[in-house]
Amino acid sequence: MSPFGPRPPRAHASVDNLRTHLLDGARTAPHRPAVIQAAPGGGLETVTYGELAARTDRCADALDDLGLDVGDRVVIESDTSADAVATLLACATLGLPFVPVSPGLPDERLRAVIDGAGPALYLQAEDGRRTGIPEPVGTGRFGPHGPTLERAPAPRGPRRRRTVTPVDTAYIIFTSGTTGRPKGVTMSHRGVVSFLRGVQASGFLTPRDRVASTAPLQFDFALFDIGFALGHGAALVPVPRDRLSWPRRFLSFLRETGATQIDAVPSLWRPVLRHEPGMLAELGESGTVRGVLFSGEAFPPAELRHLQKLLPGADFINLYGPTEVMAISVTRLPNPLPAGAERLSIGTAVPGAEMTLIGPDGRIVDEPGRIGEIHVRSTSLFSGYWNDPQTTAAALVPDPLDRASGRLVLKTGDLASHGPDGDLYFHGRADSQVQIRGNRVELGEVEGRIAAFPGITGAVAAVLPHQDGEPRLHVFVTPAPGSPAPDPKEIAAFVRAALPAYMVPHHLHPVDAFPLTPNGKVDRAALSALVPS
Ligand SMILES: Nc1ncnc2c1ncn2[C@@H]1O[C@H](COS(=O)(=O)NC(=O)C[C@H](N)c2ccccc2)[C@@H](O)[C@H]1O
Repeated sequence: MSPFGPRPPRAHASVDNLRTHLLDGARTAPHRPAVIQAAPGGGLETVTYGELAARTDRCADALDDLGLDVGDRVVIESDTSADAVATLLACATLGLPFVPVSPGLPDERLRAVIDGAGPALYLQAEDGRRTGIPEPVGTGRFGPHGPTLERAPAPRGPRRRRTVTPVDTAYIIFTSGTTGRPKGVTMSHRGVVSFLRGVQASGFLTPRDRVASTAPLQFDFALFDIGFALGHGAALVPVPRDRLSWPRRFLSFLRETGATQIDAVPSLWRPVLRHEPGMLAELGESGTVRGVLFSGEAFPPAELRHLQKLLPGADFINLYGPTEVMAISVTRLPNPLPAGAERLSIGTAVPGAEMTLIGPDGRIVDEPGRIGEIHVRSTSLFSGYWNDPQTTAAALVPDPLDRASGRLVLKTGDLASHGPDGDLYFHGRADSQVQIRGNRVELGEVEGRIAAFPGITGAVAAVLPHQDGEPRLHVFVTPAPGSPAPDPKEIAAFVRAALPAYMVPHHLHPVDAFPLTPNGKVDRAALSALVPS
């Protein structure tokens, strides 16, 4: 008996709970590899499903002994690892919402997350270096033997909840809200499990797969990778951060671990394509890579074609969706992409969800080619932004096609159109639509055209202010190594041959690499700093 009264019963196996859903493999095949990771002393180590379940329960018992109650938040600071997975599944077991943050997060951002989430406990990996966690938050570290407490959490008082239900919060992802104050995307067990179940319907993985995960744990892409791999009884292969920063080291890690599936944001491939196409081709020839899954931003078609050429045997899967529903669609793209395709399909929603295009007049947009804003009906809708009902009400709106029902849908802020095949095609964010001399410019179209220019491996466009008040179209390009600096006049002629004159960039900036956000996407807000003064 715990000193805090009777332990609340854990989630019943018949109801949606992230731990129950992901450790099913431990019941059916405990000896199979769940996590294959870099070992502290070098080399690789494998943690089986049986071992992962044992570590999860050891951690859950220790957390339970602290008297934490359903709903008490736990910040987990770590890279993806078997122990991080065991710790977040232990939280799921007890109904403790986990708040994942990555070790690279600056102190003041972590402070803002802690102010926002009001956690009972902060845990970091045993080799973590963070200090200065403010009182009254409890602190500790976790390792293969469970958590070790450094500072006890503030006294919790009598337990208020007796069980964990599917509508309880599984995790809170703090995204850098545009206003600078981080928004806490609050996701229930039912939400995350229903999306993972929807993806499983596509049957992309088998238990023999090994899923290389490259996203930081604070990004729900990493949580997806954990759910994607474990939900199929496959193995998760977390790629260490110091392997990600060098293309050769990244590719050799993929080969050493026998990764069969590589999950990454499109921008992660840019330096690999630019600096190590030969080594990538060797990996392709080895035949071990069966799939490349990408998400988070549009994959520029020219770069995707280059990757497909080097990994001819692989499936290319475009996973689309905002963190507010975890994601929505998983679409296998043709390999190779049809010539001339300038826009990638984001397909149709997974079972259990539906994407509908709504026009500015609030009516459905369903004729091919017409652009509308994606609205989502889904069981994976988030519960709301943590402690922010106003921002929540702007995102979770009454279903414009069924107002009387009281049902809410997610207004994504993303634009799309129906292709002739019925699939949806992504047209960018509503708030990133730009006007040049009164004409609506889709930056992706300009970027796609310029990235197809010989000797250019990547292009990012931005409309930036100009002292005469008339904003100008800038384009930043990464030239292929060894190729001459592109001639702005040739680029302009190349663009003019395919696009309207107002889409011809005023300024061309060759750069070594594009600025990236902490989650690895192109950081468009940071581009203006690259313009030579
Ligand atoms: N495949 C895409 N093509 C093109 N634009 C995209 C795409 N996937 C997102 N996006 C964009 O990114 C926005 C979502 O950004 S986010 O909220 O930070 N979340 C993510 O990017 C991660 C995403 N929730 C997720 C969850 C689980 C697995 C993988 C990825 C979307 O609204 C889109 O604008």
